[in-house]
Amino acid sequence: MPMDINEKPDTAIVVVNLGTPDAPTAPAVRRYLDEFLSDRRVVSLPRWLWLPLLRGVILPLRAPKVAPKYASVWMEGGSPLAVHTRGLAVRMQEEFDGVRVLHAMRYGNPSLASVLAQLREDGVRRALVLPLYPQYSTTTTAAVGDVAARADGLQVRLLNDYHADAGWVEAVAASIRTHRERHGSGEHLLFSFHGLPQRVADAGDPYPRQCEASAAAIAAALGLSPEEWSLSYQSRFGRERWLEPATDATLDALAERGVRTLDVVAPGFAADCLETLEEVAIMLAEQFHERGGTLRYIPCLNDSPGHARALAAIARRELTAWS
Ligand SMILES: C=CC1=C(C)c2cc3[nH]c(cc4nc(cc5[nH]c(cc1n2)c(C)c5CCC(=O)O)C(CCC(=O)O)=C4C)c(C)c3C=C
Ligand SMILES: [Fe+2]
Ligand SMILES: [Fe+2]
Repeated sequence: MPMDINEKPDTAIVVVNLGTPDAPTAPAVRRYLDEFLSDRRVVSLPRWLWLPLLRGVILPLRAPKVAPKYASVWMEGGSPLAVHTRGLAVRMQEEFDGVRVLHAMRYGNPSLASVLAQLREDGVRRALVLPLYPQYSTTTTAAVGDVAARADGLQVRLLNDYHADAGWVEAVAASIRTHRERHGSGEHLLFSFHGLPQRVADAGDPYPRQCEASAAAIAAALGLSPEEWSLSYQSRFGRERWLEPATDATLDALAERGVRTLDVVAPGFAADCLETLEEVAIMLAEQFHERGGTLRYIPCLNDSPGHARALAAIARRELTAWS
């Protein structure tokens, strides 16, 4: 019989998100972006070319431009991504007795490396690392795996993805249903995922296929017909071609088609952040408004009980398989 995973004080669960600046200021944003965009997993250009470009041109221009955007969504407890990720770990802890649940960030604080080192010092032997990316990408999940693989003296198991997990699909579908009960159903539902360079997808990254599968499963759970929903990719960065269709172009096409009330959900993001709150709920909502429509943004699952339960169920399954 498998041991009750609630009686394993030598085991911990670490939920890991991308990370975010410590403050909505240009220097803090610069420090964060420097660490994030220096990772070969994220930008694979040769270092001799990329690092001087990043530090000499991109960061000096981008940090002061992005800092006010962070300021526009900053919360009392910090950056939204940090607040929601922290809250989620607390909620998940309520689902376990003997197993500790912590949160960490791949870039910025608290760093995954420091959290794993602390666990080892505390006598923990095994850590289940749960990247908060429902869909696997080499640019995100594998970058978490890089740090997990370097943890000495600790057995680490990494969850690759949960893009088609039935409990997670149902949690997202339930949050959309609740939103529609409260605000009425929009005429159309748009699933907006974070984008990726097309080149990365062409090299075999499973991310776009998993985004498509997630959206189709959530739409099926809601009983939507194919004309009632669409999928698009947001948050393009840099000049090369990214996954298409782009969210901004899709909004224009939907407005053109006569859609007046549009619901937008971002099920690639476990927690609301700059890219959902500023880019979608503020900027893209304005763009859609200018085309004569109303965009209603449906929040991420964040620290909701349904999210904590769905992820706890996934973690419990992984821990049982590991025993
Ligand atoms: C080459 C650049 C980028 C790739 C590839 C990329 C993939 C990717 N990102 C997320 C999730 C998030 N990204 C966030 C912010 C963000 N992303 C990039 C660039 C790439 N992302 C930048 C430069 C930024 C910072 C903001 C900006 O300067 O525009 C965030 C939000 C962080 C926050 O602090 O709120 C998340 C979350 C995924 C899932 C993904 C892979 C598909
Ligand atoms: Fe990103
Ligand atoms: Fe962005």
